[in-house]
Amino acid sequence: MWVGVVSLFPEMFDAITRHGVTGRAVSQGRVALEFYNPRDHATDRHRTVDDRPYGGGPGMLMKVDTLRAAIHAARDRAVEATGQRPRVIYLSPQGRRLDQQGAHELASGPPLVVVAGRYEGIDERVVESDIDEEWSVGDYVLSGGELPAMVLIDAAARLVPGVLGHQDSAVEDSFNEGLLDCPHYTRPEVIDGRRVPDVLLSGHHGEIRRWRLKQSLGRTWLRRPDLLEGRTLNPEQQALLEEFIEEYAL
Ligand SMILES: NC[C@H]1CCC[C@@H](CNc2ccc(C(N)=O)cn2)C1
Repeated sequence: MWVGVVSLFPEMFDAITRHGVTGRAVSQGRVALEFYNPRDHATDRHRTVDDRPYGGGPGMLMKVDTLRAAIHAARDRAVEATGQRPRVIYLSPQGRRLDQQGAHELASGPPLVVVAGRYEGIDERVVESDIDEEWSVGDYVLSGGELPAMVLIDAAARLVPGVLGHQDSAVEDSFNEGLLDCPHYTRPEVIDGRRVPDVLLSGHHGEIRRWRLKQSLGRTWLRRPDLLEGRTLNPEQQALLEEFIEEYAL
């Protein structure tokens, strides 16, 4: 997966390029992250990257010429590096809500150029001419688009084949496709008198798989019933959910 990042604060992205699963994906070359800083395209003595809004009002906008130069540099490099035209994404609360399905789409699609806004945003004409899609990580406003950009990149990068170490954790995810995760346990067997569920100590892998599926279905039913709307469960899933509900109602 190739991602060009347009940001005034590229050093923030150390959080995903130098640590953990995403850090390994980058070092192994499974995910390529390249940075394009509008400030590098400033020609004035003060290296200006912001500009005043027409119509007045508080705050500044990102300066058009330096922003567009960075976006175009990233876009041209994407074509050079992958032979494909990139999807240019702008993070904003006005965008398409990111979810796991969206992450799969981004991971399996063309290269990405991700634009992180600062100040009060960007000129609408730049949105119209240079941005293909706006995406949002949730209904809240942050001081910049960098953290949302890292969330989007992380969510997609971990889905790139080979990035998640042992395949079963990816299978685990696909297994829970669209369901909440089941509870997890590790040593010690007892914590403050609370034991690990016996089935997980039994070694019966079929039983364990069913228990985990039942817990995922039950948790989804309890905490996010909306995720079950309009979803047809297979006979095994239906039976396990009914079992969970019966036990829950006791
Ligand atoms: N008008 C505020 C707006 C101006 C332009 C820059 C953004 C950066 N902040 C963001 C970006 C995205 C999200 C999100 N939900 O994905 C939240 N916050 C803030």
